Amino acid sequence: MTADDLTRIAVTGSAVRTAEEPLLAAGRGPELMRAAAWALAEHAAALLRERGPVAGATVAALVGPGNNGGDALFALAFLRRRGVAAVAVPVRRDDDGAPRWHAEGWAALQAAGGRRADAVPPEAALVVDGVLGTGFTGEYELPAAARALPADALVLACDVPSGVDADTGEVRGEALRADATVTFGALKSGLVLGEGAARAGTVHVVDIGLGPHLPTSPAVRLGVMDEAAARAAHPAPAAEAHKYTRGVVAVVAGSERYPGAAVLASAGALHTGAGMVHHAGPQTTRDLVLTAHPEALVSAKGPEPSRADAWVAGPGLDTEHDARRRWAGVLAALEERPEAALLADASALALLTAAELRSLRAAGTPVVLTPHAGEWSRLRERVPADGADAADPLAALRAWTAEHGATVLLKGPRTLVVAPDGEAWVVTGGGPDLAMGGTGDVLSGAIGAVLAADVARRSRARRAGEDPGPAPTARLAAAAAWLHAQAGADQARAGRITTATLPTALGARVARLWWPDDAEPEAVQ
Ligand SMILES: NC(=O)C1=CN([C@@H]2O[C@H](COP(=O)(O)OP(=O)(O)OC[C@H]3O[C@@H](n4cnc5c(N)ncnc54)[C@H](OP(=O)(O)O)[C@@H]3O)[C@@H](O)[C@H]2O)[C@@H](O)CC1
Ligand SMILES: Nc1ncnc2c1ncn2[C@@H]1O[C@H](COP(=O)(O)OP(=O)(O)O)[C@@H](O)[C@H]1O
Repeated sequence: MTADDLTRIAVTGSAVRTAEEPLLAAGRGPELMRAAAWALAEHAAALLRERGPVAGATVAALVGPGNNGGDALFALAFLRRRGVAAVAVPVRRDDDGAPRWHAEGWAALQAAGGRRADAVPPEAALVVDGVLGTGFTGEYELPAAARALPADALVLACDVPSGVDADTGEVRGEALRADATVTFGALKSGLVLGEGAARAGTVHVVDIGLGPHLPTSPAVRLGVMDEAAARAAHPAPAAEAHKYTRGVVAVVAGSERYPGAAVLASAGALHTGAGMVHHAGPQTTRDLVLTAHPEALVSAKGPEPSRADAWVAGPGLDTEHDARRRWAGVLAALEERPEAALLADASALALLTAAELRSLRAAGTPVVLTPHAGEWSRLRERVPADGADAADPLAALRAWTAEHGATVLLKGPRTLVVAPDGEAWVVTGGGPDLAMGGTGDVLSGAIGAVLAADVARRSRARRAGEDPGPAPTARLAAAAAWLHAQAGADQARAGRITTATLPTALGARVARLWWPDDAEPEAVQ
């Protein structure tokens, strides 16, 4: 992995431990620990400096029995040499009452003039959580000393907050909430997933030279979507683009009962830069879509199958007879042009069958499903897969997508996207500003537009005699979700908090992605 990758691709704590093995066997453990401790001390000093002088400040560390505690002890020793009052608080003791901790680390701290105490002193400005790192197993019992921290002390976690599973982000027991975490070797997936992400605070990744030893298999890596990755997945249209090269999105959404979904999904596609959006639905939704978006095409059946690059099916479709007919129409259109992509959301997730998934997979159609947590659990009941009931959401997603051949984007505060080959992405950055009815409909249209642009690119490549390879559906969907999350945050910052204005904020984000030097998001109403 490159230094850039280290912050953009998370791997499990277990994978980092495996990567360390050859280095430890070669006797490089102490060197790695020094590098980790030095970086931890640097970040501690930077945090102290935000509040005042480093020299003279008090830093305490909660020190556990393993190497995580060793890192903390060496970091304290470095800080002591910079004039910090360094205090080590052991949290495990042997039967004779002696602290159970890293002997060389303690020796280094003593040599530097640090001391040990039974509790964190009230004057401590910063507390390092160095109890447990990647060696954490079972349940974490918060040490008594961690329960009585000075109210305004900052908490800096060493590698991972103690009690957080570095693989999954699960918190087993009580864990401190860190202001920042300094993590070594690679970004750990437990710091970007689940509750672990909420406990970690700002995460700093420190390169200690593990890059060449880290695993490359998609099955243990987790991409963190960001602007650069989103731009690579959804690049600006070429100068010679025309509406069809930018991608045609067919939107089969909305019903008499839920008419607004057709408008929101169409808006999501239009504002994500689709060349053309064609809504298929009853008269009511056709009228609404046309009134809101005069540039859209509308009809009862949708575009000619040969014309559509992506089908967005399901938002507000209801599940009555008419919905089944419309869903069957989408599948029939895809049979005619299997290289077009399918985005299935909401009602379509309740209609989709295992047999349909098998046919789509056999035909090579790129498929993305976008359930929220409730829809995901219903989908797994109706269309089960071995291992898909795992408690670890990423493991469950990997098991299900591998068996059924569709990419799943699991919506939530941290959206996870997993492809059948195990490629996985996490989308962070959005906030509760998106927790409103209809934002998912906008997302489905946005993903449709990104998929359509990719399908159009791929078709052109094929016509030119090139092999464009398989569609990278997980990163395409994650890119759209990232744009959508950023748009939610952007519009909240600008004082707008309704779903109706989200598509406009999305458009401003896409413009910034495509033309970063020109776009002025503040100017967009
Ligand atoms: N290796 C390297 O090259 C580098 C590693 N680095 C650092 O090492 C860290 C990993 O260190 P590690 O392997 O010593 O494990 P660590 O997280 O300190 O904990 C293990 C100890 O905790 C205990 N324990 C476990 N669960 C428990 C529980 N629930 N409740 C209570 N106790 C529990 C368990 O004791 P046991 O219960 O087995 O007696 C065991 O002794 C890593 O996160 C990074 O900070 C860096 O220096 C860079 C180079
Ligand atoms: N607390 C939250 N933080 C960040 N994003 C959220 C949060 N709650 C919901 N979202 C996002 O809002 C959208 C909601 O989609 P969905 O549940 O399908 O709503 P609807 O069906 O009403 O459109 C998803 O993109 C989801 O990731």
